[in-house]
Amino acid sequence: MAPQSAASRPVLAITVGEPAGIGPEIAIRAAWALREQANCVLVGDAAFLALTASLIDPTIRLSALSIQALRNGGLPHFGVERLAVVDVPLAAHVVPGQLDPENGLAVLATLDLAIEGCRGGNDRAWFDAIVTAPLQKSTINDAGIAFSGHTEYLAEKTGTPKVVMMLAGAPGHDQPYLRVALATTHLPLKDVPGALTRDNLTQVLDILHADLRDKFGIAAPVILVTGLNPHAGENGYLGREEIDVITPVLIEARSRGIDARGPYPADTLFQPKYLKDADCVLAMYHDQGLPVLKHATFGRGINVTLGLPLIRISVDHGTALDLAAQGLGLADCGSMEEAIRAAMHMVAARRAAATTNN
Ligand SMILES: NC(=O)C1=CN([C@@H]2O[C@H](COP(=O)(O)OP(=O)(O)OC[C@H]3O[C@@H](n4cnc5c(N)ncnc54)[C@H](O)[C@@H]3O)[C@@H](O)[C@H]2O)C=CC1
Ligand SMILES: NCC(=O)COP(=O)(O)O
Repeated sequence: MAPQSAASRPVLAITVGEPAGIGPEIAIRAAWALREQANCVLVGDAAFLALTASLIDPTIRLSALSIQALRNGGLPHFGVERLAVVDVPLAAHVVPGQLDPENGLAVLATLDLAIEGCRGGNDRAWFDAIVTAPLQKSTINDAGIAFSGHTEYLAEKTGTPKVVMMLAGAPGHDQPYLRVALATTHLPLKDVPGALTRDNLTQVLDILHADLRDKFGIAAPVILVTGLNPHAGENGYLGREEIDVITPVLIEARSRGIDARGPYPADTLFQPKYLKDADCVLAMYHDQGLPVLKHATFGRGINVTLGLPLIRISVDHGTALDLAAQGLGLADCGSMEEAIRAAMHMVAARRAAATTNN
């Protein structure tokens, strides 16, 4: 993508995630690499990020401002010589690879600031979109805050009753671009069947259809839906969710013009002959859909939260504490770069739609 003028570059809040993981490193490296295309504003502890940046590449320059300065005066003018950092101080010293619940609240505070910045302060939004580096869900819980993931947290904080998690990526080898959305997100497996109600599944399909059309520009999205049980229930002999819930929801959705097909057995659906004519697969739960996506695209994939009033994109991987413990320079920042590019495209599409509607 060609460099953009300062005025047209989207402004992206990049939350740096778990400080003991690879998030801060991949956020700095990706934001620096793409600084001529997007104004990336890192949201995290400024002193820690400055130290990390100096160890990655001494030519990287950061420019910090406090939350108060941001609230009072907005973002300063951007050049490409420096990355801006909104300083959200950590509570404890960071040891790479070692989780410390004392820093859990500061990690959440970065998300809060990014959400505030997308909704607008000083009569305008500071950020066009949020890109999140991975955080450690257990550490937030260990800090005393019940937390399932960014997806659920962003829904709650924006007052959105229902959101959908979708991961996407390019498998390579001339395979079609793959999108996998989930009917349920971070749930213990034993709770999945109970969460698959007709209402729930209908809402998921509606959000998926609408966002594929409006945010991804797919005029008539084709959605392939998996069953829940082996062999999609084997006509009721291996479970009844396909008969009692999924099939009736798909019939009703099709009557409203949503091209949702299935339910298909999840173990055979992910073949090129099915995927080539599809825009998205809707899987019933996290570990039914994501292993396939990650096997095909790990390191280049993105995670998009659909249904939110703001744009949020993330990487396809976690905190990689094992790598962080070994030092800088080992983490692949390809997924973070893809997430930034995807956010830029979505911001551009939203701007184009706003211009058309005005
Ligand atoms: N969006 C988010 O904030 C996400 C957060 N997580 C969090 O991450 C924690 C750790 O998750 P894991 O299951 O261990 O998965 P993980 O993705 O952190 O690590 C799995 C393996 O992939 C490698 N890996 C991950 N990212 C890499 C990269 N950019 N470059 C090179 N190698 C990479 C790691 O070294 C490890 O061997 C979870 O407990 C969860 O809380 C997980 C997924 C998404
Ligand atoms: N495996 C994907 C994942 O856990 C994403 O979680 P989050 O984006 O909701 O934090």
